[in-house]
Amino acid sequence: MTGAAATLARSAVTEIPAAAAAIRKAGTVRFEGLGKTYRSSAGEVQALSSIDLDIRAGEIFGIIGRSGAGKSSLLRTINRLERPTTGRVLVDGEDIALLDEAGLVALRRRVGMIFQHFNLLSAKTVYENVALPLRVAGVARDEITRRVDQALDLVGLAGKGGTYPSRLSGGQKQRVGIARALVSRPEILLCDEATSALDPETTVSILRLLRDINQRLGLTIVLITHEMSVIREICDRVVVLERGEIAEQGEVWQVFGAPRHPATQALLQPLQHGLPEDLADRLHETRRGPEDQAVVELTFAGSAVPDLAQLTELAGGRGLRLLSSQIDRIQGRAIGKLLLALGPGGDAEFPAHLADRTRIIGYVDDTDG
Ligand SMILES: Nc1ncnc2c1ncn2[C@@H]1O[C@H](COP(=O)(O)OP(=O)(O)OP(=O)(O)O)[C@@H](O)[C@H]1O
Repeated sequence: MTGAAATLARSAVTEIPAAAAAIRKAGTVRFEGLGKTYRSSAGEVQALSSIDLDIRAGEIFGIIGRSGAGKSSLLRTINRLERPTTGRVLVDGEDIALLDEAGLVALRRRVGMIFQHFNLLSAKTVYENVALPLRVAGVARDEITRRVDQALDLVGLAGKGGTYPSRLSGGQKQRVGIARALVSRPEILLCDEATSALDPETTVSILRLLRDINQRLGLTIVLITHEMSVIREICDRVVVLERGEIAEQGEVWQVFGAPRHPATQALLQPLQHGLPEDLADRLHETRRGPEDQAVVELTFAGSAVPDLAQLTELAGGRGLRLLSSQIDRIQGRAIGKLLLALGPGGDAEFPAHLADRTRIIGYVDDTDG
């Protein structure tokens, strides 16, 4: 457990038991027949159409898609920063279009948000930035101090209250953004490309913090990103948007294991190595002689388990070589591909339970090149 997580665990246990119990039931979002059309002097843009989607309480839900797919538009309907043109958004079963001003203020306390560029006030200290939502809400001074200290502790920034944002790293600024969002004790946290401005190492630490917060406080997290690696790192379920429509949705392991839509396949491309170049150069389609070795691709889509002992046994005395491997473990499932070369004379007759798909992609006369 990270230091921040340990702090979080302590503060969650000692400070928020009643709230956490209530939160666990709250935090659902439902989109019904949602559409959004922007109208401007340049004409109309249909940003979203026919979105039907349920986000469950306590899950981390990812919205992914290429630039312009409609991710921000969809996310921003959850706290009514955007109003849909058609359809409804229900938060905990309540149609948020019907909220009056007071209801909207209350909604925005229940639905916190963090941003790509953090949106901190540079002339105010970390403490003042985090305290701002509570000051606006008229919370008493002692209570503000207590809750800001608790929130800073929770994100691993205890002792940084007096610092100005310009003295902080990008990762620390995002931690301030998260503390500011959590200080109102929301049941839903919206993350608008929260790690896009951060380096890879800092991205991982912020994603872990979000996962810790989700697990310890039970709050629902909805995030948008254009990077499948972010989805793989922390999401439970994902929806892929393409031109304002749902391309596909499901558990993360399912979407990674068997992406059906070309948009999903394109988004996954950067995470996949193709056939190793030296092998591609020497691969031929048919067996040319008895010494040729079959190159077998085993695909793991979440059902089968790569059992190397069984694979070796089935290859018999012919020998088996591992040429390349790209297996991820996502939500406890094996997802990815193995490339194996069977010894001379062998063909791929592995039973179905050893991989979700097996195919011979060609033959080589020597695996060593
Ligand atoms: N205020 C606006 N006025 C007019 N068109 C808009 C407005 N906001 C978004 N759009 C258009 O709506 C479509 C969806 O935009 P949106 O920002 O929701 O997509 P996105 O997937 O979040 O994109 P990105 O990853 O580039 O931020 C795009 O064609 C965009 O140009």
